[in-house]
Amino acid sequence: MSDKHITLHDDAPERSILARLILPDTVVEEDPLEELHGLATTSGTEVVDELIQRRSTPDHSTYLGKGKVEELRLMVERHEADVVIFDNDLSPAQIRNLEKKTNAKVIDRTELILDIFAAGARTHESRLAVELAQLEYSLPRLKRMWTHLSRQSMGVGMRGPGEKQLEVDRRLAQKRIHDLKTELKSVELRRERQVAARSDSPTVSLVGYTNAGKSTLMNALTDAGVMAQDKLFATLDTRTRRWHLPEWGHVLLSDTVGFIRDLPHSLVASFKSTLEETRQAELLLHVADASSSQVFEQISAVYQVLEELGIEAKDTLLVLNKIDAITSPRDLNRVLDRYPNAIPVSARSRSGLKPLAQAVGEALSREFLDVEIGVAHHDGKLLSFLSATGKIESREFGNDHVIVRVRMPASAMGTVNRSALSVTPTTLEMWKQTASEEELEDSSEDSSEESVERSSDVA
Ligand SMILES: Nc1nc2c(ncn2[C@@H]2O[C@H](COP(=O)(O)OP(=O)(O)OP(=O)(O)O)[C@@H](O)[C@H]2O)c(=O)[nH]1
Ligand SMILES: [Mg+2]
Repeated sequence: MSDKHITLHDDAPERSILARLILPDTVVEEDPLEELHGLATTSGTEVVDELIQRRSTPDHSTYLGKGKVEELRLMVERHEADVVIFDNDLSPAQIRNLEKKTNAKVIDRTELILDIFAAGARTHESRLAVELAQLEYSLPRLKRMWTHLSRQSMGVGMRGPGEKQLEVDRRLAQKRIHDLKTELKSVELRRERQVAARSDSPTVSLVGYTNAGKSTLMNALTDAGVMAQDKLFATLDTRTRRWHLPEWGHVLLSDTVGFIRDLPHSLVASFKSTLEETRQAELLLHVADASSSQVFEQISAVYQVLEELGIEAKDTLLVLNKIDAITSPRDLNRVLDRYPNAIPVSARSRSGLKPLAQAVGEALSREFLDVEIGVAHHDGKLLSFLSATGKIESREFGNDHVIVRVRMPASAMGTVNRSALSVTPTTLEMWKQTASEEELEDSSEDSSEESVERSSDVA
């Protein structure tokens, strides 16, 4: 993107001023710039001051009102600030005007988030996704700059050189967007097949607001050793580990990128393949930071992104994390009143993990059936359907039939019922006998040995 981007991890961090325009009907947090502060710090800048304005509408040309712009200019001067970061999304013209008036570089919320993603993307797949989102963000800006310049041109034959260059840039950007989309599409199809091929264990996917503690919970449940940090968007790729659920068996648990309010749409779309596990998961564990004053807003922001991904209808368990950090029981009850089925845990102090495992097992039991199926010897079609869709535990051969003990997704039972000789449900007791009665903490240790490492850079 353009050279006005924040230089990350430079020796001397850039000095930034945070700004936010609060419009009427906005639910305002206790500290309206807290989240932006976290984002700015994650991006590597040093926040030196903050400015807030309440206004009924944004100013057309400078976003903030005239007086506030002047206040901002003085602030920039006083602190020798390099950049002003807005919590809002601004138009390219507003950014340009503000840059001129404040003598600082100006970036908006979307651009900041894109920057953080760009700096954190480690795998081929996430790099492609971020580059696409960045280009899609800047293309209309190039276009508008171009329109703006052409209006200024003096008539036929007076096309400025800048205009020509922008035209070239725009074409190059469009071509690159096209290539990136093609490449991402093929990554997406490959991942779709890969994830679908792992039908032997169901997938449970951790989702949630950024910094809610998804990676910490993944580590606590599976000893996965994934990076967890007090930093927004610490995770940008998907990791999957085997998780042994007492009384149920193995499932695959995947940890993925966190969400945030007003997540740029282009980012959500381009991270589709990274979120493949989530899209194909049998169950979502929605991890929320119950100690945050913004817990309700964050929960609904996550549902909004899930909706954007078209997976809001998936079976979901709400996990209220960080209960160790809640000082008054009243605060937890406030959340439990609204979400009575939520499961309180602390990933850090590893409490509440057993009831969580139990709830996951119960939820999965509703989705899967343990059955004994009688299959005619000659019915190779049904046999291969069973091994492709279910998890076969044993086969017993009779004279002209096979009895297959299998765990099947409930949704596949229609096909089974149509062609099997017999179908007998076996109870979950059978699994209880084979599964260990150990403590979850103990079982998570041995699961680490057989953990499956599947980050999204499998390419
Ligand atoms: N007090 C407390 N802090 C926790 C708990 N779980 C996680 N944290 C802290 O919260 C911060 C974020 O944790 P992560 O596990 O990285 O959160 P995440 O949801 O994976 O975040 P992203 O990958 O950035 O979306 C870290 O500093 C953790 O130590 C908890 O149960 N209690
Ligand atoms: Mg994480």
